[in-house]
Amino acid sequence: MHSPLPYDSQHLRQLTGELITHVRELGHAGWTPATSSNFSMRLDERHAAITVSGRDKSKLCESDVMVVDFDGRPVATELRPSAETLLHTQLYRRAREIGCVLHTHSLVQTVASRLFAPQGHVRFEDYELQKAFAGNHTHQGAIDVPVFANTQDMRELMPKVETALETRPMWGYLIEGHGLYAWGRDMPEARRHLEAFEFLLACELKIRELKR
Ligand SMILES: CSCCC(=O)C(=O)COP(=O)(O)O
Ligand SMILES: [Zn+2]
Repeated sequence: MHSPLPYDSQHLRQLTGELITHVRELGHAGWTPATSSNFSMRLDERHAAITVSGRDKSKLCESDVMVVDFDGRPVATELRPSAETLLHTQLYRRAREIGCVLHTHSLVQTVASRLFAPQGHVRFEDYELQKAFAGNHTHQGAIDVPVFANTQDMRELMPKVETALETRPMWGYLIEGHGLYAWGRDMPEARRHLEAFEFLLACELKIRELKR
């Protein structure tokens, strides 16, 4: 006899479908090169659906999505979750309203993470597109996106993310030479934030290029 699953498998199927659609689109846009990137959605108050480690995200299918608890442990599966699972579960554990976390490695994100690492942040100032971030209702003002040093030890990165989250409302951060984390209350909002980060980072890179 199998013990019953500790989550709603119907809900998991629904989230998996949503992940497949969006992740494949991001893969086809070239934002997930060489099996990079990882993606998750909140399943309930203790579990998240997350991509299996090492899979080709542009060809994501049902068997590439698994369940973890908020300590990052696989639930009812032998599959290995994303190497960066703890960066996802940290956000779900911290804020009930976070429903989706998207991590990508686009060229723009990776170049920007290198260029702005010495300052420790990228500043977006007076862009109309700042209104794409939840809670922002005007182009006026500055939004600082943190850039953290890369590491293979997520437990080293987590306290830095935690500190940044305590100081300001935040919808994403960069990791140096690595990529971008963005999140939202649901998939459409996380996707909007991800696209806004991509566009604004591209603007900042372009401005620097034109000034040279
Ligand atoms: C080949 S990409 C290196 C790992 C990484 O940064 C990433 O986003 C993908 O890791 P995962 O374990 O989630 O496949
Ligand atoms: Zn990564």
